[in-house]
Amino acid sequence: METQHQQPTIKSRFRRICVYCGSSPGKNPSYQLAAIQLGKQLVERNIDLVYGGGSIGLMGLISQVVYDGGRHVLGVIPETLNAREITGESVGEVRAVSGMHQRKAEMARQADAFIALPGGYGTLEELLEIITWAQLGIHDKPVGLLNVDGYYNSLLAFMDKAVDEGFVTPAARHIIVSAHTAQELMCKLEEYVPEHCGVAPKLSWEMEQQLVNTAKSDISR
Ligand SMILES: C/C(=C\CNc1ncnc2c1ncn2[C@@H]1O[C@H](COP(=O)(O)O)[C@@H](O)[C@H]1O)CO
Repeated sequence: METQHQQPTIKSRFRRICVYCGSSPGKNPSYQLAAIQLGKQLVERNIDLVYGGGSIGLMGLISQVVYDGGRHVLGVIPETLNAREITGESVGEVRAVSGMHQRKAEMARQADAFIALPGGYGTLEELLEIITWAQLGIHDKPVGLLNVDGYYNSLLAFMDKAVDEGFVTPAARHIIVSAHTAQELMCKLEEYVPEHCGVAPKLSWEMEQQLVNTAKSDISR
């Protein structure tokens, strides 16, 4: 008789996590393994995924693992990238938005926490923006960095230098939680308590959205 091995569910404070990660797989197989392990962590903890959509690179790997594990997967993708030839076919639900700013706002609105896996400019930009929004007090959701094989050592060193040089407060440095494995990172995020006090704590997502819309109409004028 075949025995079914079901992963025990771990109770989590998060319902849905936003993952930023490379649209490429990266050269080191550890990056792909980390995307798979993070996907399994989400499944084990009954957490849904929101991500940038598509099936390419680490994005495709993690979304497939979470989807196969029976969790909801939401891909938020700008209309301009929503072509199978560009991003491949997405699993789960796909939400098309009008642009990159709307995508980031929607991904952030949908998530209870954020995690960056290794990636390039897109991942970095998304990560730094969500840290900045936390610093401003637009949200107080945990932000994690999966520092696979030391990929982000130089970024973390830069952040420490920014504190030493007086550009980032120690409390704001505390916003970013890092770990070398998916399991360790998830445990740290579950326990995370914000230390910073945003300069604009009354800013809500709706106001943020208004700011984005105003900026967009300014640019198109
Ligand atoms: C133009 C390129 C790829 C297009 N495909 C993408 N599809 C979906 N989401 C994307 C894509 N490129 C960037 N993103 C977003 O940024 C992050 C990944 O960017 P990176 O530069 O690969 O780190 C990811 O989290 C997405 O939200 C060729 O790049």
